[in-house]
Amino acid sequence: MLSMFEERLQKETHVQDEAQAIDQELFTEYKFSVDQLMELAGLSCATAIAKAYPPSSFTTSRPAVLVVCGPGNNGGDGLVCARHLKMFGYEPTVYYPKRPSKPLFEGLTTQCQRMDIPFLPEFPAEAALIDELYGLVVDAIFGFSFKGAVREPFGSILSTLERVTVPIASIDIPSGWDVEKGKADGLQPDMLISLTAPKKAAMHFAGRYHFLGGRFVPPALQKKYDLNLPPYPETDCVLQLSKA
Ligand SMILES: NC(=O)C1=CN([C@@H]2O[C@H](COP(=O)(O)OP(=O)(O)OC[C@H]3O[C@@H](n4cnc5c(N)ncnc54)[C@H](O)[C@@H]3O)[C@@H](O)[C@H]2O)[C@H](O)CC1
Ligand SMILES: [K+]
Repeated sequence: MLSMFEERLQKETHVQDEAQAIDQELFTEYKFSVDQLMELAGLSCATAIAKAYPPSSFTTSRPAVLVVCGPGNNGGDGLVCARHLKMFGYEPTVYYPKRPSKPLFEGLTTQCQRMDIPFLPEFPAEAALIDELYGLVVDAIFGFSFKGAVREPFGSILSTLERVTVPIASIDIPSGWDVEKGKADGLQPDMLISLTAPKKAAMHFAGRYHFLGGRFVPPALQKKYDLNLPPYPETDCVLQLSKA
């Protein structure tokens, strides 16, 4: 079921095209740091996941979640999300094959490790193994800076993920999708957590749960870009846009 906001998005696509510009303005004009926004983005993702997939809904014996992190800030959101999931009582495991040597990502990795979140040395080759071990996969591989054909090792990872049957929750955009056109034969996640505002490709999302997160855009910036975001409920950091 589409919310009024999603129906409007299908008609007005300018909102999504400006995601990158808004992001830049948050850093350059509003003087936010990446760390700050990433923490809020990752917390939004863990919160949305906890709302849609409470531990009691898992069919696995434990609420085990595989968090697959890519080489950019989307991957950083995934690390923050994994840490908050652990705080919420889940059992996350991270796969993080390409780690940038920057203090931000090294810090986020250490935080997870010090919270006893295991990091897999290799990606499970069989989709069936993922289905057996985990009740949910978090896709934090690529966000709005993804371009062109997928390079390895992410091509093989995505083709395995396309075959898993447990739900996949994608952060900001389903990985491997063209940011504007989507990818009809690509990953089809059960959940999408759009950060700041849904990207153009979100109109091709056919899963059960679409959440908006990243409640950090100051009113003046929302106004400048004519975002017209629906109001978040009370003090919540996420807003559910479509219901199953
Ligand atoms: N304002 C917000 O809402 C915030 C969003 N955040 C998250 O940041 C991502 C965008 O992050 P960015 O670092 O710009 O890029 P990505 O993570 O999407 O990926 C870049 C990364 O991927 C590599 N890459 C690109 N194309 C390919 C390809 N075809 N094959 C292989 N690898 C590729 C590229 O080289 C880079 O290494 C946004 O979506 C949000 O999730 C922030 O947390 C801040 C707040
Ligand atoms: K993603």
